[in-house]
Amino acid sequence: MTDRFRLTLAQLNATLGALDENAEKAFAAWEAGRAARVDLVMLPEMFLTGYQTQDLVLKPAFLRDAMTAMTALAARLGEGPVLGIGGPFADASGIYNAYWLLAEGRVIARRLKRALPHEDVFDEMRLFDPGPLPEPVVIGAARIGLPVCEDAWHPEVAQALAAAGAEMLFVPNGSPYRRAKLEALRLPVTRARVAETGLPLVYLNMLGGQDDQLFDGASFVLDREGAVVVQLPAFEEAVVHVDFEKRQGEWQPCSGPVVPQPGDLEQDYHAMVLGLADYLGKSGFKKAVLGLSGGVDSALVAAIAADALGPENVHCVMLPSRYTSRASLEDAAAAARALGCKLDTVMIEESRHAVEGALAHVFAGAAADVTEENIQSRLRGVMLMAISNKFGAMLLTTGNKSEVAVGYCTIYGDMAGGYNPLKDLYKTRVFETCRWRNANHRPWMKGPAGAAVPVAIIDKPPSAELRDNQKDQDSLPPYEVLDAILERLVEGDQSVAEIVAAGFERATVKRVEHLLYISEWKRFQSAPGPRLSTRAFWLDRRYPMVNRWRDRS
Ligand SMILES: Nc1ncnc2c1ncn2[C@@H]1O[C@H](COP(=O)(O)OP(=O)(O)OC[C@H]2O[C@@H]([n+]3cccc(C(=O)O)c3)[C@H](O)[C@@H]2O)[C@@H](O)[C@H]1O
Ligand SMILES: Nc1ncnc2c1ncn2[C@@H]1O[C@H](COP(=O)(O)OP(=O)(O)OP(=O)(O)O)[C@@H](O)[C@H]1O
Ligand SMILES: NC(=O)CC[C@H](N)C(=O)O
Repeated sequence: MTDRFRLTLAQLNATLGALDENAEKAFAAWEAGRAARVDLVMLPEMFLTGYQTQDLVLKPAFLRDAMTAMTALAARLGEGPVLGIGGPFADASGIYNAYWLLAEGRVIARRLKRALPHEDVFDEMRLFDPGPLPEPVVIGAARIGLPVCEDAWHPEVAQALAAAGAEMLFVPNGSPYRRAKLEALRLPVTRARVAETGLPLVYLNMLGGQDDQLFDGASFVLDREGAVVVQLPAFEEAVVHVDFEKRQGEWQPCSGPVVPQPGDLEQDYHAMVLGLADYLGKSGFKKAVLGLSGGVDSALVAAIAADALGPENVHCVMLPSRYTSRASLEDAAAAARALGCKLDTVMIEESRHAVEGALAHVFAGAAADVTEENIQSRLRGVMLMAISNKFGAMLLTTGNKSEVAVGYCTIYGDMAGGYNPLKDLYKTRVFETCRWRNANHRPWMKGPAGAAVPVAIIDKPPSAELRDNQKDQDSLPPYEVLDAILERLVEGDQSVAEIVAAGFERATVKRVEHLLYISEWKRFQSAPGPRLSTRAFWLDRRYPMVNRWRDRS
């Protein structure tokens, strides 16, 4: 019997619902594995359908199509390696998140996910039935255990597989990105399985953006001591062959490429770029349009869009009003120039007069207030959506997490747009991210190297410029204070008393808490954006819109 085993890790980007395209990618990976004479080619969890399918798996026609596509894929496989690929399976007993093993024209085995995640972005208990405790599968010279993603996050399945004679654990995953997840969660969790079972472990993750979620890849192989001997890149596709040798009766993975992982700022930036590229690309858009105000948020969104789509596909529009400063006009021009994006100017003064004139008899006697500010914002939304309609470019909206948290944005105004790259990035991180992008350039960025966000834009105080001399800080606490309080309230779930005890002014904490709760409805109507943090607005944090409770601590 041979003492070698060869595995192909196919860390590839699937598109949800594109069954034929995904099958084609899987087949190409299988061909690459066959050429490299491997024993098994692995694709991630639910690769055939894309992930997460949500309620689509409850639709019988979709399930039928997915299972038909799976057997069709099996039928294409001639002599060569086994192909492991995730996809749904349904029979009279239920609907399962399954891992399929295909070889020589047929389905040779299936393993059904047992541990169904039901926290943060996951609702799998609502969608799938739990599988039975699995048996290992014999492939080539090895007995392999195949825990499916969450199965490996708890001891039960891995221990049962080890007890049943598994010699290695190969884990297909659909593990969504959040900042520093590899070091903070994936490595400790999988090392615990290695320690409990004494088996080497392969962690293969999905790649790509799906709605708000990003699958970052970053797949790895752990030896029996829990050391990383192979590490694939984050946010990039990779097909890598890994060798295993049997020594003194035990399988050990051989060392392979260990790609250094990016720091937090780069991870988030790459997540925002891939998130935008995939949300637009997979929805059929090649171009984006955005309002470029000369402020830092829209300048960063323009840089992300240029890096994702290429500067030639990003249309920036300056929409000045009488409150727009000369500096803003210059800064917007400099930002577009730095990226090489087209910049148009569309005046909103005349339309503003027209709208205010039309409303004058209705508003007679009422003092000017935020209403007039919001009209400007909404007129920009009208103009930008017209440009979107005319040229088929998706409008990007630019509110950062601090603004989205406290509702510092105009509904149907600057909130108009199909995708918001900054939705989960606090304002203080917006500044840091601009500085990081200005100092770093990577091959995956389609925009130019150098100061993508002009320094003058990063250094000036933020202003919505909806009235004379307006500054964000007139309405909000300084962003350092606001973000620190928000992070404690949102990510930390801290009480008001705990935040006050940490040194923040009680009145400010109560105000931020109030703004956070009264803006829930605005977030419900807001564009999606990439999930970066441990508590993104949408599925990680599901709060009621009507809610009179306030923390009295
Ligand atoms: N619970 C609820 N459920 C459903 N709808 C609700 C609601 N509460 C209020 N509303 C509705 O929402 C309206 C108030 O919301 P909205 O119209 O957005 O207006 P509002 O939130 O009052 O004002 C927008 C704020 O965003 C600021 N801002 C900051 C940065 C940029 C921009 C910009 O526009 O560029 C704006 C602006 O200075 C102002 O302070 C109410 O008139 C009411 O119709
Ligand atoms: N004069 C303008 N021209 C074009 N777009 C604008 C203009 N003013 C606002 N916008 C759009 O509305 C968004 C909200 O902008 P605003 O300046 O009011 O707040 P902000 O959060 O400080 O954003 P920024 O930092 O981009 O200015 C901007 O990011 C931009 O997309
Ligand atoms: N797809 C899953 O089962 C997810 C498992 C795990 N909670 C993760 O985020 O990686």
